[in-house]
Amino acid sequence: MAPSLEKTIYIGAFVHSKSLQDLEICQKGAIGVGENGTIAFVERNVINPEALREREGWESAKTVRVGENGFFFPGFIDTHIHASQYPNAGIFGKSTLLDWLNTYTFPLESSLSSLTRAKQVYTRVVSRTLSHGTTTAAYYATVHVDSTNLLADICLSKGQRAFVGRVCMNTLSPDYYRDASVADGIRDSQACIDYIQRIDPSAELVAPIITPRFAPSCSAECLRALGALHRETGVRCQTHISENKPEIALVKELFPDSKSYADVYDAAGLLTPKMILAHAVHLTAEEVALIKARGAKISHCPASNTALTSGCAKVRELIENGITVGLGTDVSGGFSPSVLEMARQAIWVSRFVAMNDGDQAKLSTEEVLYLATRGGAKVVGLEDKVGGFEVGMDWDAQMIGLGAVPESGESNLEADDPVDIFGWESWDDRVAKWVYNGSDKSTVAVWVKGRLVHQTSRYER
Ligand SMILES: O=c1[nH]c(=O)c2nc[nH]c2[nH]1
Ligand SMILES: [Zn+2]
Repeated sequence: MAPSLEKTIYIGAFVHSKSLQDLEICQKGAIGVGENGTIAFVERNVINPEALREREGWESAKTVRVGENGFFFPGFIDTHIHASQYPNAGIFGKSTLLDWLNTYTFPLESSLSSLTRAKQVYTRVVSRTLSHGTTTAAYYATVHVDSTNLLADICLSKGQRAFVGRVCMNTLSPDYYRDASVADGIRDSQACIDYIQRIDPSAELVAPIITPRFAPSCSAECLRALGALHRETGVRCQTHISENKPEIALVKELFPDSKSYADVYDAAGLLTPKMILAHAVHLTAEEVALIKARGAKISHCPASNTALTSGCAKVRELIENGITVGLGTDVSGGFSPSVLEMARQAIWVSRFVAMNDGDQAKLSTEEVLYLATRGGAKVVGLEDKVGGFEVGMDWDAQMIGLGAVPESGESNLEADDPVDIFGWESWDDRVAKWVYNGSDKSTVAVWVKGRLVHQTSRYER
């Protein structure tokens, strides 16, 4: 299935997170990637690449060099994105969650019953996210089995690592867009799980994910049945939690016997280490403790939370309580398919929290880059495979190109590069300039498991 690869040595600077606060910047790096797409060696002070080749017995290996101001960086992990909502990215007006769902979201998702339309949407969202350096995505599709399966096919053929979820929703949803019964929803979810496990039996790239939309659109019986499916299959889960206040009030009304929103999922057997909870904006201290005790993970979706005026998640508090956090674009509650943009947005949201709660709430550039890579990898359970550059991990990486220093002193606007480098910046500052001003134009090439899955015209020029 996977095309065979050439042994390759990636030479030049690389940057990755060692821990939440510690971003390693290695200027004279060399990373050897074998034919299986995994990292065979990582060298940090390479003076003579030829001597390194000889030492490793890699004389015939291909070389890929990063430009003078650029660096290799781990691929981003989008822990929460609705592939089916991509055509609506940027379209939300002044709506908030519950009216946004009815006005914009359900009509679009429902239209993806058409495979022709689903193909159009899913092809574009996978290509687009790859171009932004997203090497792994946890996708929501729709309720439709065939188009959900098509999304998995497209991820596999384009080479993106993905969790693909058929959305379950059996209540409080429009008649034209819902599961007809709990039994139908479980049957269809099982059909998607079976299909996705058949096309990628060892989950090398693509895996299914059980996806109750959120508590208001799933009855207690539906949630319990999905909890049982989770227990029986071991398949990961994803859902939304505590996004905005009217939603939380609705959950209280719909589940009057539950102690909290988190307790609704816990009672159904869904609050486990394999659960990704998106948003978590308004959790109580008891819910934070419960989520921590159960080992469930959180996807922070800053752009969406601002766009739909849901609130500002207290990411510092979540992290300090020992909860694993990653970043999610939440397209199309979020307007952008870029995890780099989410890193920026996470910094902004943390500053709004800091204006009330104090400076300790602020997230640093290093911290958001950790959330975008290592943190995200933990959220989706792939921390041993992706998110950093270690021997034995897969080469899921992006080549970041930053502008050369032009002799004329003018910005080289033709070079399609959003970051102006003057040449005197420290490496920390170059990384910060990328985080604040970079875009998909800075992402020159992208690899997943060693396979080149995206390149721009700046690659190998
Ligand atoms: O951001 C969100 N996007 C959705 O599609 C959704 N559905 C329920 N709750 C949701 N929140
Ligand atoms: Zn969402």
